[in-house]
Amino acid sequence: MPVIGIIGGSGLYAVEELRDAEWRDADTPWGRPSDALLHGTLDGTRMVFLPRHGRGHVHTPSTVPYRANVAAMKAAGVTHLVSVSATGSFREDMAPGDFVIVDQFIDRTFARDKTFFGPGLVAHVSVAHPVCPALSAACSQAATQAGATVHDGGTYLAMEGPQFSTLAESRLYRDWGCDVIGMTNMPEAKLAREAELHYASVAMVTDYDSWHPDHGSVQVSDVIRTLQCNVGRAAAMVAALPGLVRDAPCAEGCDHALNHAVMTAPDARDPDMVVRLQTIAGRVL
Ligand SMILES: CSC[C@H]1O[C@H](OP(=O)(O)O)[C@H](O)[C@@H]1O
Ligand SMILES: Nc1ncnc2[nH]cnc12
Repeated sequence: MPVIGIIGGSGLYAVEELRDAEWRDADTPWGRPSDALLHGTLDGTRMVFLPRHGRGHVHTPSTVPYRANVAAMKAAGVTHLVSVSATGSFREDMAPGDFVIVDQFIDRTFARDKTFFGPGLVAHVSVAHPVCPALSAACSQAATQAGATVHDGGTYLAMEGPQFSTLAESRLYRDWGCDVIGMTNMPEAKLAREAELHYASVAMVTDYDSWHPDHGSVQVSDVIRTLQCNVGRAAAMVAALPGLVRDAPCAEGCDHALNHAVMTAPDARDPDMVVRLQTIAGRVL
């Protein structure tokens, strides 16, 4: 049976639909996650929810403990991890209110820890195709059932923040062919791959960033207004997932991403690192 994890971004701080829901504290070798994890079930499927910025929105995009969040999900038994995020749009046809099922990223973040591995235990996973195609398809179907306008595929520019982009940056990312922009999906997606989780990213468009001549520069108040209109659809999408997510091998091989990834010879491995990495990489250590 799949266990579905949801990381809720700005505007999504709980999932009211969960049955037998219980907030449980968690701790990991990389510290505490953003908040307690909300455990529950939906249609007989176990689900675990984590608000990325914590309840009350206390973490900045740079201080979100991404490693602890992904590790806590893995330790909770999550197999399929869905990220829900607020994003700006670089495309006229990806309008505020629309959902984009992201399939690529450009990582422009620079002040975050990006790997579970390190000195004494080095590994390199592929993120050429950073999302799970099967889980992304399930999210697309779930969002469509929830009544959203859905775009399948899109490139997400991950910026450091917390300030929004300058006009020149916004134009540049548009010229690069990016579709949406946010501050949090990296390194989250990379870490999910290292943790051998199926990962999908659902971007809810909240604004046109700052490039659009007919729209003012993005303001948090605009983002929140659009999110408030969307939160019902996001919840309905999450509620539709148990009927659509299958515990089957995917074309990307997310659940065996670490096969052949570890470089450090067994006799050269730091024993403390081996212990620290049991939950993430124990399968191949
Ligand atoms: C509230 S606007 C900026 C804020 O919203 C997005 O958060 P998330 O990705 O967690 O939904 C964006 O990345 C920024 O953190
Ligand atoms: N324009 C934007 N830039 C970065 N993160 C965002 N989150 C929502 N809108 C955003």
